[in-house]
Amino acid sequence: MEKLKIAIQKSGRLSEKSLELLNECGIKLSNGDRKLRTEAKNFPMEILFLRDDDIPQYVEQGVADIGILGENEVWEKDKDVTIIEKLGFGSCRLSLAIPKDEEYTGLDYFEGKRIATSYPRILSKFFGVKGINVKIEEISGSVEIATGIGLADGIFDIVSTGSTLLMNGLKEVEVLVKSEAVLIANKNLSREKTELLEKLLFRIKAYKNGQGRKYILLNAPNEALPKIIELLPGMHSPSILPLADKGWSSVHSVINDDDFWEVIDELKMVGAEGILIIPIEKMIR
Ligand SMILES: Nc1ncnc2c1ncn2[C@@H]1O[C@H](COP(=O)(O)OP(=O)(O)OP(=O)(O)O)[C@@H](O)[C@H]1O
Ligand SMILES: O=P(O)(O)OC[C@H]1O[C@H](OP(=O)(O)OP(=O)(O)O)[C@H](O)[C@@H]1O
Ligand SMILES: [Mg+2]
Repeated sequence: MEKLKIAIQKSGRLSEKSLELLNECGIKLSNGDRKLRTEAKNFPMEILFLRDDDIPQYVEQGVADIGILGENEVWEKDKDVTIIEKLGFGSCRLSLAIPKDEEYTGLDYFEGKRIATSYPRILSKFFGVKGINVKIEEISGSVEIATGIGLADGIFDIVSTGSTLLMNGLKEVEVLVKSEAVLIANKNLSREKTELLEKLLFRIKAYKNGQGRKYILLNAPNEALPKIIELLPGMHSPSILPLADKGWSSVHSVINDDDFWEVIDELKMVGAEGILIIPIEKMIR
């Protein structure tokens, strides 16, 4: 039987989350801590641990069938691969930053300036479209010190909390793109491998659907039910079960984390009580 070969980052920002995702999909890896290649015990899958920069090329060539990496690297490497699914972790943005005491006058500020980055292709495309001439200094890491050591006038790099910029006396002046971890795939997978990918994708989606949602249970007087059904539409509609205490019901539904506190207040106002919120592990729509 064919095995689906997946490339994930060996060590770095996405390594742990990539392994966690496989684990949440019920895929158990064979032990072998320092190995660069391992197999799954209960799924026809081989796992390759690589530098994230190399993953697009390996997936394009078919050395790996699929891979997990930041969208930013996919854009930068510009290889012929398909982005299959956003994975909901590794969120960051690619931004232009300049020394904090400089006055920023808009994109024209960068005309004739030197910009240090590990993403030269994305950056040159951007300024090419804008018709602004910049000199790109390509460096592979520690980009934020480039202005301090006189290598560049500005930088273009990954920003998440902004603390690295702050620590290096820089300010973010333009956000060019937002990125998160994605699953990519080779464009010519065999039928057998495509079926394995679909199986994996089904599990990934079930896990992602559960993320950011909670199961909610509560008791309410029957006259409050129409309002509660409106507040908690759930996946299809909430389940309503009669309580032994006449005139009362138990309501079960699903709620988004983001709506949670506002809805709770309204539920209490209409008389809900004994509200329980329970994490959801997986959710199949
Ligand atoms: N601070 C951050 N917050 C969130 N996501 C980030 C952050 N920094 C990087 N990422 C995402 O994680 C990916 C990997 O980042 P990391 O810093 O581990 O890369 P790297 O140093 O190039 O690793 P490698 O050794 O594999 O080449 C980035 O391409 C980006 O998509
Ligand atoms: O806005 P922040 O939350 O400070 O995150 C941004 C920093 O995170 C990443 O580096 P990382 O810490 O992964 O180290 P690296 O440069 O060795 O990849 C990125 O290259 C930025 O430097
Ligand atoms: Mg890298």
